Amino acid sequence: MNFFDKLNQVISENQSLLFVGLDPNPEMMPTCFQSKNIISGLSDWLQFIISETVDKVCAYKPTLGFYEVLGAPGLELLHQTLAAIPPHIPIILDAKHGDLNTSTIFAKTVFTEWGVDAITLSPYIGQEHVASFLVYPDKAVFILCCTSNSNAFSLQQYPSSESPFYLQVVKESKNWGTPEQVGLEVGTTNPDILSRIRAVSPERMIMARSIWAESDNLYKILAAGLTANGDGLLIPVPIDMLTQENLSEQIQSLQTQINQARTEITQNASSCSVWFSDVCLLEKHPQLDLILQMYDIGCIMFGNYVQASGKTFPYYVDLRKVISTPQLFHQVIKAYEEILKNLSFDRVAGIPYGSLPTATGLALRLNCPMIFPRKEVKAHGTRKLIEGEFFAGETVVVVDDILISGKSVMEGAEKLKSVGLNINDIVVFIDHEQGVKDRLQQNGYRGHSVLTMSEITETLYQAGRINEGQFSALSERNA
Ligand SMILES: O=c1ccn([C@@H]2O[C@H](COP(=O)(O)O)[C@@H](O)[C@H]2O)c(=O)[nH]1
Repeated sequence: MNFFDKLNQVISENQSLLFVGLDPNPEMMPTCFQSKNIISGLSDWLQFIISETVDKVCAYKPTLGFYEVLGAPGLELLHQTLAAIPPHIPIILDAKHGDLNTSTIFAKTVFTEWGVDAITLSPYIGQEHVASFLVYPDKAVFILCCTSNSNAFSLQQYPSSESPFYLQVVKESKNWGTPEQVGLEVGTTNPDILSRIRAVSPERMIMARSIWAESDNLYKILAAGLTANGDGLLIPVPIDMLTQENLSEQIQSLQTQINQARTEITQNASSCSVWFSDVCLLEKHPQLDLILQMYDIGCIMFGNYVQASGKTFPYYVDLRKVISTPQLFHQVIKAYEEILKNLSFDRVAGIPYGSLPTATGLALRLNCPMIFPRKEVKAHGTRKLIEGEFFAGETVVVVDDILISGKSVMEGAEKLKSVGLNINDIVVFIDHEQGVKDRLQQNGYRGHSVLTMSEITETLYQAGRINEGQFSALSERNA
């Protein structure tokens, strides 16, 4: 079960969006837990917090720094604390990790040895840093997008309040992983900031922080940060509450207050546009993540686009954008690979220019030699039609991005055939349908595709990414 499934299960079982910070901060330790041995006092306090809250919260969030400063006994205390958390409740380790050199070993330690479910990360190192943590399929990360610290204003609001840097962090981090992998950490007392973040990331889990500095803000924070379904937002239990003897009752009352507000907010929400974040009315498509990410990075554009055939379509699919998002590019290559591994061939060829990166990625993953037919033959130099080494009589699998009429890919295949190579299989990412695979078949090729245009259209519509007009535009090709 992935982190967000685990989290959503506890949210629904405990009917709670609350999470608790498990921080052994000696300055906050209630007097009743103080003893000669500071570690045992802190330990008793943390155990008390867990036992009082276990059926009222959806996650625990230990802050690594508070344990580290206690030295070796502090790390021992962390292990004790982690062990005391029931396994069905997700643990988010608040580490704000931000160092590329230690990311691989740190991810391995926290996820496989310490057994935490998610971690907070600093965004500054970028996608490569985050990728070290996302190689663990059931784990997740929360990217620090915004903090409430007034000193951070000049950075976070840079260069202007219309287009602040914190929103850029949100937009960028959406490209680093799926909503099942990457959530957002947002520290703010300002509901406007939260609603701007929610507007650009309607599908992401937001872990709110520092919301309690201003009183009477809770309703506004919930209204700004909840998804249209009344979820997608984690609320911290106020630190002061954790020092109270009647902790359990106080949390219960806060939980009731939040749930009442959630009901009210979702009932008042416009019924015109409902965001189906992870909800699919039809069966969930196995490539759901891939389709949504492809859409989110702008691979599907609406407008009037003239095709190679001269026809005008009300949209254009630009798969070349994928190469600029390594995490997605990797998934795309893996999807092609699933098809190629069942085929028989000596070399892989990509159709220029769009499919050269794909063919390169596949050649490296499959350890298979690559060649490609030139788009135009140079009037100077070697004047080669085919680049790379090959031997007549070999079989080549051809990869391309999208099949519309099949003209481009068949032209490429013909060039390869003209030098004595055999082409049986053509593999594309998207089949535009309208009988194009039959056309390939009539010309002696077997066509394979990762996705069809209908699957993409249906999935985007079901997930709430496109509206009815856009759904019709994408379906128009069938008319
Ligand atoms: O939405 C689109 C449409 C076309 N392309 C590019 O065209 C060829 C496929 O067109 P054929 O008619 O099958 O020759 C494809 O290789 C793309 O380069 C596109 O990217 N997006």
